[in-house]
Amino acid sequence: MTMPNPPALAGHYRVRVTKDHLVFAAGHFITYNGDHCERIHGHNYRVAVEVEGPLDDNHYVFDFIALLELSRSIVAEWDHRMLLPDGSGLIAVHDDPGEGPAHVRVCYKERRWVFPKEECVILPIPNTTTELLARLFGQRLWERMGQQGLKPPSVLRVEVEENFGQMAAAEWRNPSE
Ligand SMILES: Nc1nc2c(c(=O)[nH]1)N=C([C@H](O)[C@H](O)COP(=O)(O)OP(=O)(O)OP(=O)(O)O)CN2
Repeated sequence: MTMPNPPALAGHYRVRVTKDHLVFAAGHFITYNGDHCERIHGHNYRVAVEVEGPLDDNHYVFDFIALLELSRSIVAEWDHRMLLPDGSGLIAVHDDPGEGPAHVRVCYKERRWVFPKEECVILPIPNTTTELLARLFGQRLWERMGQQGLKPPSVLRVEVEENFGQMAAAEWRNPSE
């Protein structure tokens, strides 16, 4: 009797990229448990990206090189930057009225920080948790795949490791499949 192919071999594959250059060193602080706010600190965040789907004409799920280049473009925007949330109800991020538009003033209750704007990225998320960084990274990756005319995968998964042994992942399934 001939056995049918096991489902994983029938047409669904997975590739994963995580390289030494998929790392961004960035400063941040988060709010938690309502009215707590961390002290400013930084991490060497490490990113891994996984894509699942059928094989294309090259017998790829997705070209490693294209996936690395797109991921690297996002890492480069966040590397050596202060990550600030735009959308927190607790942390306010504004142009600094004293220093002018080249600086941002960040306020949490009575605490104040002023940063050169060029050294910050103001992200459309309510808190710079690892989960939300992974989600935003994946959203940007998905958009950039579309901008480059690349076929959207069946599944995209982004993992962001904040520290050894501490990571968060966000995952999307292609709604048109
Ligand atoms: N699920 C999540 N939990 C926590 C997050 C998060 O993003 N998602 N973030 C934090 C803090 O940002 C904090 O940076 C993590 O704290 P800590 O582990 O202390 O980080 P360190 O880099 O200082 O690591 P050490 O082990 O203390 O050296 C908290 N929770």
